[in-house]
Amino acid sequence: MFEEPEWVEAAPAIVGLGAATAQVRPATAPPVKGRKRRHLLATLRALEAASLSQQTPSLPGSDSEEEEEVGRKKRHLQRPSLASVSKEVGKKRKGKCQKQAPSISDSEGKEIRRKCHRQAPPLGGVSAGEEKGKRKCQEYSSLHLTQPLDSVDQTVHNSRTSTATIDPSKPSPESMSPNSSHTLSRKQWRNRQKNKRRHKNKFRPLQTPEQAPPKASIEETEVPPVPKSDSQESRAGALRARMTQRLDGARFRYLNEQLYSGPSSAARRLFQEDPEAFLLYHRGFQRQVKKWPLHPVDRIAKDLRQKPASLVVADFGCGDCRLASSVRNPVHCFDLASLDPRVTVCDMAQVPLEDESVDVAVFCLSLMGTNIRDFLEEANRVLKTGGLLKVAEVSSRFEDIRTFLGAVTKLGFKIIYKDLTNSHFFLFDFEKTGPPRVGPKAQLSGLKLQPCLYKRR
Ligand SMILES: C[S@@+](CC[C@H](N)C(=O)[O-])C[C@H]1O[C@@H](n2cnc3c(N)ncnc32)[C@H](O)[C@@H]1O
Repeated sequence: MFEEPEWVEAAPAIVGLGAATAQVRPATAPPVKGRKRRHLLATLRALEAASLSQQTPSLPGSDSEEEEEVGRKKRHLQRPSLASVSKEVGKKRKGKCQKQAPSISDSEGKEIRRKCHRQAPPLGGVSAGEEKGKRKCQEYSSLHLTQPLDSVDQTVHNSRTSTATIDPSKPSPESMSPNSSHTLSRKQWRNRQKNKRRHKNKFRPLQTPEQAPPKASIEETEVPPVPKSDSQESRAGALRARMTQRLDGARFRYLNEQLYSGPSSAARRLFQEDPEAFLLYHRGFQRQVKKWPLHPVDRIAKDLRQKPASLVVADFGCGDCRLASSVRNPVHCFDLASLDPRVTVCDMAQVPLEDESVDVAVFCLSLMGTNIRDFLEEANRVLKTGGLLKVAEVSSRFEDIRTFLGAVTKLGFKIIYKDLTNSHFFLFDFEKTGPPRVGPKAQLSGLKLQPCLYKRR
């Protein structure tokens, strides 16, 4: 009747169904197997009787081909005997299982479950086969009843299709064939497709990936505001730099005005209390002088380089010691604060040099403050007689050059050279003739120069 299916050994090891599949044995099996076969036949008889009496339709979407086929045989083919029917079913099953071995055990289990659910009335009491059938049913139920019907159906369906490579959503050629014994009715097929679609849609995301907006764009809406671009940052940096420069310029003009409008003692205190102000002032000064066609200190250095390098030079208000860096002469550098290690910090009204100890005294743009007379008298003191006094000053500071020159002459100097050609500064060379010719109380109005005030640009 039932032939030993080739898939029994190769079938997936579903533990609960192992016993059920073991019941199916070939006719040529040993006596023990024959007994089992008889039990199974008895079960089949009982089930057959039940199916004939009840004509229970298959559950939509869970129809079993074997059952339908058996039903068809019973209804339309006027089977000669149950045994032959069973044999035929077994043959067909074998044929199918040779093709679709991996999942037939599920199909079998389903059949068992279905039989159990039908609760077929026994033909003549509960036989051993029926008992076994019930047990199998219980075993199967305990293992599989929690499985969703759809998935069971899918399993059955898959068991009919040849391999997993076939798309389960598409009908297999076998199931599509109208002549096949496994052909579903049109309604069954529609139901199945509908169920599959339902199942698919249940777990499908609301939008397909194509419809869904790109992840990046979602994240874009969640991320904090876009950071400033390079151009924005550079613009902000440039603005910051410009504002800083303007602030520094304002402070430079303020300091510059202080230096011109008060005595040197005040300037000395200013830079002592705020050394940074000195740095700031000199940064501002350097910015201004760069705009000039010629830095006067370079002109003075050029002159000095044409003289003996042995001449001792005193640079009053040396700044960053540019002069000392430009000549080979020994240079005493004096200033209110130090930008260079060579600087002697002091008020140039009183420098720490011996009387008549230097050959050249230089004031390059440094006649600041209201006590210019003090500076010139100090230079006269340290200069050797016949020594050279060189003055470079902003041209706009002079209202009357003659009165200036007259006042300097009264302080023990003689003008030997003047250069009024430069647009920005005047250059004067004096020679020391001797000590000042006027007393400390004499008025030298020619020494009152205009402050050099820088305009705001
Ligand atoms: C405009 S800067 C010129 C710096 C340098 N001579 C040059 O031409 O590059 C004037 C300098 O004179 C300095 N100065 C002004 N009054 C001074 C004083 N009473 N004693 C010492 N240095 C003074 C200032 O501190 C400043 O460094």
